[in-house]
Amino acid sequence: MNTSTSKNSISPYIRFTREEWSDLRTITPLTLTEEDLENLQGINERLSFDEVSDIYLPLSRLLNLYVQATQELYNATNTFLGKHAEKVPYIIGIAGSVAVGKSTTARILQALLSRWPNHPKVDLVTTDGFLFPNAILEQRGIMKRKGFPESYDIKRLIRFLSDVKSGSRKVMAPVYSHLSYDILTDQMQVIEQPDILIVEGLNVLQIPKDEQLRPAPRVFVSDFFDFSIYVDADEKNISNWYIERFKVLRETAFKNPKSYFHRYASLTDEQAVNTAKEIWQEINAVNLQYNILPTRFRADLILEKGLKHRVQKVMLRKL
Ligand SMILES: Nc1ncnc2c1ncn2[C@@H]1O[C@H](COP(=O)(O)OP(=O)(O)OP(=O)(O)O)[C@@H](O)[C@H]1O
Ligand SMILES: CC(C)(CO)[C@@H](O)C(=O)NCCC(=O)O
Repeated sequence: MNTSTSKNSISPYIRFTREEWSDLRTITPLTLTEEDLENLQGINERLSFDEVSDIYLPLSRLLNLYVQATQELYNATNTFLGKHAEKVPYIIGIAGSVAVGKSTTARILQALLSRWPNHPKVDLVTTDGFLFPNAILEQRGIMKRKGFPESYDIKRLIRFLSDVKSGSRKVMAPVYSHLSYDILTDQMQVIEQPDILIVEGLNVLQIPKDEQLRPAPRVFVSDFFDFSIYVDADEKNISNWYIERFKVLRETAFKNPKSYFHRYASLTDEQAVNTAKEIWQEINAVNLQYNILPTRFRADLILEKGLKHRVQKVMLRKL
């Protein structure tokens, strides 16, 4: 294959430039129409046709082949065992910093993957729902550590994934509201045997920190993934995206009197930028450096974004 592999043969990854990766779309059977793009722009209006067809369409084809191969392997086991087992969802994990675009990537893939006939039902959960409720975070004095490993109920997330992978017909996931900045006590997301489940969150490739100290056998979130993706970008770009998003939220969601951050709605442009910068520096940049970035090379695929969220490089783990 004419990719950059030869330059870096000891890397566990095959590296593709944007051009090398996008060339692969010519062997992708599905194409996109303007109408498909319009629908995808419901996810993000700044999403360009080129970005979807050059990057996400080939990625959906790769995943389609992987899902198909896993489904065949699963059928082979059942034939051998002479039984008809429950359908087990293929699970894809998506990791990366706050504001790097994990949920946008997840929603684009959800839309594209659901167009393939052998896996039409694609569900999406975010690990936000597995944050401890504010009452617990307050009690533990970690309200300013939202997104850090200690802010998540990892046992609950592992139980959820284990139930999904055991073929349970109905599995409930808790729901987080960015409006109230807390877990919703009166809502649950129901997962009913999708063909694919995408699990998106900054912590999905993390292993407990004390693992080196107590190497007892443990189960990690990523043990349940059939495939994982890390969305990567320079910190400078991510912090700009965070600040930009904060400015948009000030004009939209924060205006709602029910918003936990309603007080930010009245900030001037300059104050909003300064507030977003402070939150970024104190919380999200620290989390990125210490807890998220170190998980990057556990991913099966790394999407490296440049300015304006344009993917510049793709790295695919060699099998
Ligand atoms: N492919 C893209 N093209 C253009 N803009 C994008 C793209 N992906 C994300 N964005 C923008 O970047 C910002 C962050 O995206 P998103 O909310 O998807 O990030 P996230 O990683 O899920 O964040 P969080 O961890 O805070 O939930 C948003 O303002 C979004 O509109
Ligand atoms: C809920 C998380 C942790 C992850 O999505 C994040 O959006 C968050 O709220 N972080 C805390 C700091 C901040 O408000 O950006």
